[in-house]
Amino acid sequence: MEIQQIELVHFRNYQELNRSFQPGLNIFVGPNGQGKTNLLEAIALLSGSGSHRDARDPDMVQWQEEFYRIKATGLSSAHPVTLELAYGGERKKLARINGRKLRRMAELSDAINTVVFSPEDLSLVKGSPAQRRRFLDRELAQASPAYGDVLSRYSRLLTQRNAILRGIREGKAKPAELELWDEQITPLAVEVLARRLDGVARIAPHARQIYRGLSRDKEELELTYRSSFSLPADRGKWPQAYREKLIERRAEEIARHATLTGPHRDDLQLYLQGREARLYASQGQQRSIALSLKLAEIAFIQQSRGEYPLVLLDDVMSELDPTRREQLLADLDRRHIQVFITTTHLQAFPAELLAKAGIYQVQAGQVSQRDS
Ligand SMILES: Nc1ncnc2c1ncn2[C@@H]1O[C@H](COP(=O)(O)OP(=O)(O)OP(=O)(O)O)[C@@H](O)[C@H]1O
Repeated sequence: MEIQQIELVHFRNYQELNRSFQPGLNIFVGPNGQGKTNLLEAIALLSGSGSHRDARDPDMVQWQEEFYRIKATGLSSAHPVTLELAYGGERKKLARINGRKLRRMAELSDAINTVVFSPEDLSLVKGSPAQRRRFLDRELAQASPAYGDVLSRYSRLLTQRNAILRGIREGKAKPAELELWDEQITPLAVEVLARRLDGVARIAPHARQIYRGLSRDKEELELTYRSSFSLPADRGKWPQAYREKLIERRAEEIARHATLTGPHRDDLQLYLQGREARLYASQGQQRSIALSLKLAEIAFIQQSRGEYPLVLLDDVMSELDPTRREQLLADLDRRHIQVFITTTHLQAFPAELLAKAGIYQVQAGQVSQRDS
C-alpha cells in the first residue's frame, strides 16, 4: 500500500494532524523531541505489529486525553484503501479496513506492511538473541497474520506454564499438572519453530546476495537458526522430541521456575566467512549485515505479499557511512518503494534525491511541507 494522507488525533504530541504524503521518498526533518519518530510510530502501528519502540497503547495517548486515533488513506494495487486504528474510550482498541471492523489487530497487515530500520537494528549482530528473534518474528508476522496469532498464544501459554513451575516449587501445584500444559504448548512451540525455520530459509538467499553486493563479492554471509533442542530430520517427530526434552529438564525447570526449552530460547545465528559474526565481525561489517537483513526483509515481504512494504527509517541516516547510506536510498528509490525517513538535518541526502523527495518540517507536533 502507498499512504497518501494521514490523520492523527491525540496521538503522542499530535493534538490533531492532517498531512498528505508522496509516493516515493518522504523526509521528516526537525530538531530533537519534536514528533518525527512519533509520526513514524503512527505509520508503523497501522501495519498491526505494535509500536516499533515497544510502547504500550496508554503511553501513546496524548497526555491528559482519553484516546488516540490514526487514520490513513491510500492506494493498494490502484484501489483506494482506508485504514483506521483507535485506542481508548469505551471500546479500548478498534481497527478497520475500508470501514470493516477487524477481529484482530494483526489483520491490518493484510492491507499494509512496514519494515522499520532504527539505530537499535544496527546492533542486531552483537545484540541479544531476543533482539534477533524479534526481528524474525516481526517479519514473519507481517508476511502472515496467522503467525502473530500462533506466537501470542505460545507466549501466553509460556507465562502460564512458568507460573505452574513456580507453584510446584512453592508447593502450591503438583508436577502432574504440567502434563496438561505440555500437551497444549507442544503444537504451538513446534509451529513457531517450523515457521521460523522456513522464514530463515527464505530470507537467507536474499541476505547473502545483498551482503555480497555490499562487500563487493569479497565476503559470504550465512544465516542459521539454532533450536534449543535437537530436531529430528522428520518434522513429524518434532512434537515428541520437544516433549522428551521438557521431561528431561523438568527438575531444572522447577528449580528455576522457567521453561528452558522452546522457541523463546532459540537464536538466529549469523556467520561471516564461516565465522560467527557476533564474535568476529568488525563494526562496519556488522552494519552491513544489519542493512542486508533489513533489505532482505523487504524482499521477503514483497515475495510473500506481492507488494513492497513501506520502509520507515528512524534516525538511521546519520548512523550509516555515506556509501551504505547512498546504496540504501538508491536501492529503495529504484524499486519505487514509499519511504519515510526521520532526520535532524538534510546534509546526509544526495541532492538528486532531495529534489524529488517530499520534505516536511516537524516542530512541536506540527508538520509543514517545505522546499529542499
Ligand atoms: N503520550 C504523549 N503525549 C504527549 N507528548 C508525548 C507523548 N509521548 C511522547 N511525547 C513527546 O513527544 C516528543 C518526542 O517525540 P519524538 O520521539 O517523535 O521525537 P523526535 O522528533 O523523533 O526526536 P529525536 O530526533 O530526538 O529522535 C517529546 O517531546 C515527548 O515529550
